[in-house]
Amino acid sequence: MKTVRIATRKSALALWQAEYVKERLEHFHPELSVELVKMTSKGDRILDAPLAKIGGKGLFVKELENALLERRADIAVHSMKDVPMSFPDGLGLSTICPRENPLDAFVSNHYNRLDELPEGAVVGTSSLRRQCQLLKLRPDLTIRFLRGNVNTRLAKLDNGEYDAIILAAAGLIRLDMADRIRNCLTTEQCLPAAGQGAVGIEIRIGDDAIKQLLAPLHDQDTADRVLAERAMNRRLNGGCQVPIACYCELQGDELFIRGLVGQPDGRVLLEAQTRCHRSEGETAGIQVAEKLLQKGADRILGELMHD
Ligand SMILES: NCc1[nH]cc(CCC(=O)O)c1CC(=O)O
Repeated sequence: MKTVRIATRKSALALWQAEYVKERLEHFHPELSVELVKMTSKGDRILDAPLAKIGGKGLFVKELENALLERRADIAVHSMKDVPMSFPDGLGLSTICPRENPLDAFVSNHYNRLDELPEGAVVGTSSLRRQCQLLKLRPDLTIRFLRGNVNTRLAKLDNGEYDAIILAAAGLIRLDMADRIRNCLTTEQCLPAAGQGAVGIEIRIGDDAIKQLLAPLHDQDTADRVLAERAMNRRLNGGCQVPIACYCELQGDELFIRGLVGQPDGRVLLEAQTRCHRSEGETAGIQVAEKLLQKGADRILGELMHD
């Protein structure tokens, strides 16, 4: 193996993630040459609709997966938050890299915290997960549509279109804009999305040469957490288009898994949690999903599907 080709989207954050994987690969294998294969995804092209309305899972990953299947690339680098629960035949996740800050960030030019926002303030996010949790805390807020890559979203904030916006802290930190973060929302205020802050690498199943090269980039602590979070999402058929949150912490050898399903208006938030040994995360993640279903999660999620 002389050259490894990395399929990546062209957004600044995607390129940061791909460059990070390239740098780590070259660090562990100095003889290797690593190239980026840059492409545009449907999720990047359609910017005037919420993800929930464009529909279809894997809006940000499909083009990259096609490149793998057609052997135009050897690995695809993704934000774990955007990776669908199932993979096309022949592809799978090989590697999960160490997690960055998993929390959501409160970003504003005038206010330091959510509770400083005046009555009726306009907050930008197009994530139903963020929307339902914000409205639960502050039913008076106006949630206004906001999509686009991190720089686009910040530019819209700076234009004065919003009093504040909510972004993943990880994206801002990676793009060297941590100074934009007024504060991170606590997990009690806003439980993150499954996989938020983690980078995952997808490969062709059976490509053992690549798998071996990637092995030193894998972080088992992150993987145990993220796989538990994804197991919960999978049981609920959730992606980043639905108001589902799941966050798992590793405490010693124990996983603490919390899940949430919310009505978009924030008037109903269902919550469930469990603890288990770190080797049991996927089973326990499913158990959290089932507790949420017992509380009526399917009613909330079902209604959204038929909108
Ligand atoms: N859905 C877009 C997306 N996918 C991953 C991140 C942030 C970085 C991460 O979670 O690793 C973002 C932007 C955001 O939510 O602010």
